[in-house]
Amino acid sequence: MTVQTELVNEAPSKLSVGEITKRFRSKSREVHALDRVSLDIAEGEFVCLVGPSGCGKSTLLNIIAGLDTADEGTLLCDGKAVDGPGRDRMVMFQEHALFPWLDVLGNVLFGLKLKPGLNNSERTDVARFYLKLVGLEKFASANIHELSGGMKQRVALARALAPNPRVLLMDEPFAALDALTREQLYGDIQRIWQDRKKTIVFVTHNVREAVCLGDRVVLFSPHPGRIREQFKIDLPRPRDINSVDLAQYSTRITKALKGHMKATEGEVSE
Ligand SMILES: Nc1ncnc2c1ncn2[C@@H]1O[C@H](COP(=O)(O)OP(=O)(O)OP(=O)(O)O)[C@@H](O)[C@H]1O
Repeated sequence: MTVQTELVNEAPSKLSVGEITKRFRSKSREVHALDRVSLDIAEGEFVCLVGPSGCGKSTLLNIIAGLDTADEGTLLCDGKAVDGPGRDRMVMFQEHALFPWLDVLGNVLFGLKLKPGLNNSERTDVARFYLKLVGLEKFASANIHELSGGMKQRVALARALAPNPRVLLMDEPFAALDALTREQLYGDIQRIWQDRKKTIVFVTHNVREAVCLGDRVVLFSPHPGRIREQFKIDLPRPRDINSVDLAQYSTRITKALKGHMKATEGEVSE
């Protein structure tokens, strides 16, 4: 394998979530985190999962990542059952989850550790390519503690992208950042998604963020976690989070979300 072949886009994956149910049990209680959740995600689609705290968004993301297992249901990635984590599905979390004892380049290289067929110098070239993609090529030798929150999330993004996954799973990656930094990252992630052609599943509480990024917004409600409604977002890209069209979509979806939350308040939780 050469660096050039390594940088060619992998074809994005198709995901099929079929009737997934997940319960967490402890001595004192049982939480019904997901109840028969089904979702088909097309190759290269950008899907945002939105809903109030505790509705099972992260649980579903972890199951897709192979970090957790469903009690019932099926999960297929390109038609094959997912039975654990894999290089084809990389996760980026809200917390930076970077290694403070490694510099920026070292953190991105870490994502390439298990990549077969590349020697050290080729790995470094690949890591530098992704640092450039996220605009941090000049910070390769910087320490993690020298970076701003937004820069740390860029490093985390480069690290998740470096193994060239077919699916990128993002769990509220921008939640801890200020509004201006987030806006910059919305631009970056749209550009990178178009350039690198990934299937993206993105978890957020923020309806506007979901409308800004997603081809589709999937609304969840809690107790138990269920999909309530889905919205196709038909806006041209790149999208500006402050645009009037985007605000109109957000208002409609927020209204629907509030309606579902009100409706589920009366339902018996398990
Ligand atoms: N490891 C666990 N053990 C026990 N309960 C859990 C565990 N992980 C999640 N839960 C419970 O499952 C439910 C769904 O949690 P999950 O984190 O998936 O929700 P979420 O929609 O991602 O919430 P948030 O937006 O706050 O992150 C919650 O009630 C949570 O308390």
